[in-house]
Amino acid sequence: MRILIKNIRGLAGVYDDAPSLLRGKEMDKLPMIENAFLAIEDGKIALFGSMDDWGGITDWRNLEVIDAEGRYVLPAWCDSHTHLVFAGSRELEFEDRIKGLTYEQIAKRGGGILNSAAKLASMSEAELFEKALPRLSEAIEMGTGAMEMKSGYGLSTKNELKMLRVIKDLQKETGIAIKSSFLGAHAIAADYAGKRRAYIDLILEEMIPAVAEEKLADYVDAFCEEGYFSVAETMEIVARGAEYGMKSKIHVNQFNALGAIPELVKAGAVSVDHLEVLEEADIQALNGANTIATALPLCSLFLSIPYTLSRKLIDNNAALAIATDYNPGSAPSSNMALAVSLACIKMNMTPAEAINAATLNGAAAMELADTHGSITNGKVANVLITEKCEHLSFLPYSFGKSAIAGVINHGKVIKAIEE
Ligand SMILES: N=CN[C@@H](CCC(=O)O)C(=O)O
Ligand SMILES: [Zn+2]
Repeated sequence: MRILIKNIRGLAGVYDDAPSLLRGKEMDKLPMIENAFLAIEDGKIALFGSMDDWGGITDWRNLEVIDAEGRYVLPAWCDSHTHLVFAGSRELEFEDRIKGLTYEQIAKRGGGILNSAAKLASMSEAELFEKALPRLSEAIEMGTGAMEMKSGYGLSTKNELKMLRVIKDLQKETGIAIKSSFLGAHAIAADYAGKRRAYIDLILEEMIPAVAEEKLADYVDAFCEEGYFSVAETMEIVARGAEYGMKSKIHVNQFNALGAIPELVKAGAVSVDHLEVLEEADIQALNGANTIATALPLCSLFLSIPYTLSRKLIDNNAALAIATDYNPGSAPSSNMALAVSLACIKMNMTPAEAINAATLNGAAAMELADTHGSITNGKVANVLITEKCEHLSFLPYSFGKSAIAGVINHGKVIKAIEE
């Protein structure tokens, strides 16, 4: 299957040789070719350039031509932090929060992560897969081309492995790039209440070896937070993951700054995620680091907690990504376009910074920047086509109603524009 997109008003995120990530001031540069074309072949980006330099395709057989006059084309979203596999929604907790309870208070009553774990325990692997697949299809239709997914609602060896196997099956079923993270340290399992050290030992001695044995996860994760896992416990998990060949992506600084970020940067974490509460030492540790700071604006919106100080991080030379955090408790949405809008509206990021954070840096936060996140020959043909608009900033400006009119995933038209 071959596709030619012609007459593109602006082709954004173009690189002959894409950087592996963008940091600080680089994030405000979104290379663009005006009046451009893009050719796709066998699911890959084959050629792009200005319509003025158009050499012409000589073989028009099996070629679908899309006229993108007046529209922008950009790389598809790379959503580097989700909990897409879960058993059920938690809208009653949403009501509780409206009535005044906090996320922490709901968790203390057995709601939150433990509520999701109880629901998931009684669900078969097949049922869990059936529930997750439409969520993933919806995300792809909204423009996500690669995604990270976590376990963390299992909290027992059996149920953590069940979640990770579902993630593997979602990858096989859809063919999209999915990276998986083992998040056994999401909460202390209910049957280990009062025995936290025993639960941590279970993670270290049984879960991580079992996950590695089946090659079910790319990364280890932990919820480093008061009432969940301490900095020391988190670093034990990071070290054990490393012994088994898994790098780390860690939930940190959501409600409290415990001081883990400098240690995680030193330990070579791929990303540190959430960061709603930041101290000067955290910002300094991320200055020039390869560890990506991942902001989750949909979670800030949904829980009414602070937004990550992205402006400050970028101005201090950090590499920043944006992801959805799609999960039933704190961000029940896979809408990356909305996350990008919020990055501009609430986090003072420029449209170029927000788009880079959601594409190339999102790919980097999954170690997928060689194949995803930019318009580069040979990369996977995951692209978005906007509605007709005068400036690309119309995309984040048009919040709530996505201005994405067309979606191409692995060279297949998932959503067609109306020409
Ligand atoms: N903060 C920890 N984990 C999830 C929420 C999990 C849940 O509430 O189910 C998050 O990233 O926001
Ligand atoms: Zn999360």
